[in-house]
Amino acid sequence: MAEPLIRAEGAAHSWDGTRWQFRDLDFAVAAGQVTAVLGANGCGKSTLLRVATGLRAPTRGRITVAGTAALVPQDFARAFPYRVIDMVLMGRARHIGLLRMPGRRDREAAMEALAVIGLAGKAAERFDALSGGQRQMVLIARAIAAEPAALFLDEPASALDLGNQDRVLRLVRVLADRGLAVVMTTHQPNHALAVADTALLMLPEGAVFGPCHEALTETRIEMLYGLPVRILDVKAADRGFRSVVPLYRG
Ligand SMILES: Nc1ncnc2c1ncn2[C@@H]1O[C@H](COP(=O)(O)OP(=O)(O)OP(=O)(O)O)[C@@H](O)[C@H]1O
Repeated sequence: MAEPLIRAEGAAHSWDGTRWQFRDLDFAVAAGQVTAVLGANGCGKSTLLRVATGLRAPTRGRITVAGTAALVPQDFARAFPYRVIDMVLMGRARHIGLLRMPGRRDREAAMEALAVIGLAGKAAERFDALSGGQRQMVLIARAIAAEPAALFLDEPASALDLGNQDRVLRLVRVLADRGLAVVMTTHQPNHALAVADTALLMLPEGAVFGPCHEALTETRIEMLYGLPVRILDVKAADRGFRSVVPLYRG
């Protein structure tokens, strides 16, 4: 593997000193790679992203990022009465500097980021007039505009319809192919299988990290969510798809 941009070494975090969200965590993500983080509600995925992006200190060990990290948080798609372009320009803060106005390069970078997500035509519109899915995409554009080395996405497709889920997943792949190291949390094993090179499974008895198609087994997915699943290989449109089918009991 190429030299990792993101590296976790013995990382551990506890909010209250009694319960660990993660412990003895080791993983690495190189430029051009996507890692999917999966685990039950409340297991510590968002906490992991906060530690990886420096918003929280690890309780033990460390997570290092070689370069700048950008985070697209899970619950930030709230409506602000700003124009879309101004939301994206916020991603340029590190480049603009304190109390300075955005320059031409900042505006170009913001417009390029909007073009990547296919919303350049919405630049002058109000952020709070967009749909939830469009707002999610704009927040991804804001992170792209920061020109980070590593991008952390917290459930980027959770509020999206199937078509927009696919758009976000393809965007994640495009960004990795441009050389970013990408970490995304997801509750959808199929999203991990569609786009991730590696998977980090936050199992109750400890994390498992490895190549996505090897890490995601029926047994481990059942251990993650307490629900049996079957993994099927489907051939369609001249290619193969691996798909996780939950055996819902409802
Ligand atoms: N600011 C905080 N202070 C104290 N405890 C917190 C804080 N944020 C999260 N926690 C706790 O840490 C644990 C992990 O939360 P976290 O949000 O990281 O889980 P998650 O895996 O992202 O969950 P979900 O899949 O539901 O989004 C939970 O028990 C939560 O209550």
